[in-house]
Amino acid sequence: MTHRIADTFYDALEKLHPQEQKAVKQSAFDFQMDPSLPGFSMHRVDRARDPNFWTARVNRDIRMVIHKAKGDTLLAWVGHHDAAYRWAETRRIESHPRTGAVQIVEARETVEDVVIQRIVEEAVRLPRLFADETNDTLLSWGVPEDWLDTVRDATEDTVVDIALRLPSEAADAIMAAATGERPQPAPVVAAGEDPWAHPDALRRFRVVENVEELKAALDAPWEKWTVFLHPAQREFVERDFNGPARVIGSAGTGKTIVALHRAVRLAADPDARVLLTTFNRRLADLLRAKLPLVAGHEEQARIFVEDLGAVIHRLHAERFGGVEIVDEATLRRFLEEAAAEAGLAVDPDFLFDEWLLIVDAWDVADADAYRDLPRLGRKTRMAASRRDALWAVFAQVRARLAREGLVTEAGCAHALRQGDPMPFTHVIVDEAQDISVAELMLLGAMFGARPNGLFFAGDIGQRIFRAPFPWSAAGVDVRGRSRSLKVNYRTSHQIRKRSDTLLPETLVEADGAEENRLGVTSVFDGPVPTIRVYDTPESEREELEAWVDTLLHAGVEREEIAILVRSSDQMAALDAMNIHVMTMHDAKGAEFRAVAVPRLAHDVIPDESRLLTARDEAHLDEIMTTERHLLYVAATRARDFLWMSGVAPVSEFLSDLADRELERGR
Ligand SMILES: Nc1ncnc2c1ncn2[C@@H]1O[C@H](COP(=O)(O)OP(=O)(O)OP(=O)(O)O)[C@@H](O)[C@H]1O
Repeated sequence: MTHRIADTFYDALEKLHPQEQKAVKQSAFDFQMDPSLPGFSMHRVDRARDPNFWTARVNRDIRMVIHKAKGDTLLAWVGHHDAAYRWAETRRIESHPRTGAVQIVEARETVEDVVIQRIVEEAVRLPRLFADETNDTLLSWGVPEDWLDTVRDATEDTVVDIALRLPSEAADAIMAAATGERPQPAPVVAAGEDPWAHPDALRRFRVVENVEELKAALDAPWEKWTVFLHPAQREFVERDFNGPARVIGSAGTGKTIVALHRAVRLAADPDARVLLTTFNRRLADLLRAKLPLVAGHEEQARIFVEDLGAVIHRLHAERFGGVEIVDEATLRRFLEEAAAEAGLAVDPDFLFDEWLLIVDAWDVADADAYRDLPRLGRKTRMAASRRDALWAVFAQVRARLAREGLVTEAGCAHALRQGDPMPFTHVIVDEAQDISVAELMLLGAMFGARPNGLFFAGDIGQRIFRAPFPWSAAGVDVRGRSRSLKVNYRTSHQIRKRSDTLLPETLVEADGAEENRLGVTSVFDGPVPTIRVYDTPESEREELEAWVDTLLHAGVEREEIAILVRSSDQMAALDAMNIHVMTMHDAKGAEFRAVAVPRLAHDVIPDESRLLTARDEAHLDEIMTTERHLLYVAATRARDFLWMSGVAPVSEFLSDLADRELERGR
């Protein structure tokens, strides 16, 4: 007998009160031990489309919906008595006629008339998105047979409602198709293969071997990601790569979740020592907190979670003894003094950036190398004689740092690169878009040649800290082993769609590779984001407070709301609202049910003080890009509710969004 649990059981469990959840979990454990216990008063659901649906009693009011077939059981849904019967009466569990994947299908003829009427009326009034798609195509996407005509009636306004009633692979496909992507046909179960083992069945059903496994699976029903992965996520978790590999994807597509599961999978090998890392301590803490939800004790003992800078410092100190990291002010002083000594007239900012982004980052060894170096990441051309003069300054500074026992962050990484192997077998880097050149060179040299040695998760649209550079020049080539995730689990359709407009449809990496961001879909629906422009800070504040009050009244907890600002000096003015206020930079990696991004004035984002530091067109572009990314990061921290506002004259980014809003309204 095989026991399974469905993701719909999770969704339903999460909606119950904590006391009810407790009772349900106990009943689920008892059921796993002995489904024949009389206390369950198992009843076959009489009017069900599917004769295999039964209900099991939890208490006077709550029923679990169980699917029993060929001796196997599935925990399918749970809820109050009438709702449980209604759910079971209107569902079927069956293998899809084309793909073979087991699906939970809402019987089309049981959907309320008003819903269907709206779909039909809209289809007469507005263009039908899939009018020309054949049954054959729709079936290849996993659309259930009785939904073919309804899908063909989908319009821009009803497609989300229809998608939400379909099995997830069909929903993903039609949402992607609605945004102009051509969905791939779903995989097909070959004759004799298990339809429950189909990749799309695995994203909604999971076998539970014993009560311990069930306990672990039900411990945090809102953490569905611990159990149910999208097939594309699963592929990245399970696949073996013979070189560095990377998962990319826009915000909320579950890249961190892939990183966590992959770390656990690699740690199943008793000889593994997996470094799960990211670029700052706060993000590493978030990863560490999530790990026990997916890793057993043994795997946890083989996974080391630490931010990359800290790992490098620690190993450097262990190998070379304690050294001091030079701070920026001292470094600038050294550079300027060396230039003055050499009688070289040079812009101090240029000198510093040349050191930071070229000489130190790429570990340029000598004058020849500096002269011949392609201008990686730098757009300024320079004559050879000028380079030689500059090199003399850099060489001086290197010598002075060594004399004074100082090192740079990059210098630590370069020193480690020349030495013994690092004490890990695999490295997984989350938020890899913000990795530094020196860090990547180190990891590439140490792990790049090992099978499964290096794995990256990141989104170039969220690069907010570091300048872009071609990874292949740093010795890490992910070409052919880099793919993107397209299903957003965090943000509603409405918030994702609006945030996406902040970035171009295609992003270009430093080495010219293009990432097309079309075709991303969300798994749920929500209110349209609020985007406002005000005349005075007072009116902005007043309405923001009213928005927060409405959320609190609607049952959103205070801790689930965050206000994000561009710079820390904007925080004090909002403190009195008694809502968590943080900078956009600090919000990286976090998520909240509701997010407000106020104070988006024209000089706030893009940050005017940063723009004033721009030396040339290329630098200006880079500042604009990272500022845009930052607002994208801020907007995509929201799950259900998003507010963005400013006092006129507002940020050009906000104007872009507001204009689209007005366009939509016409
Ligand atoms: N398979 C899944 N099932 C359910 N929820 C999921 C799944 N994968 C991810 N999630 C949820 O989606 C949200 C976003 O996931 P995650 O943080 O991994 O995304 P990300 O791509 O790393 O985002 P960002 O780029 O913004 O850092 C989280 O709340 C996570 O729990």
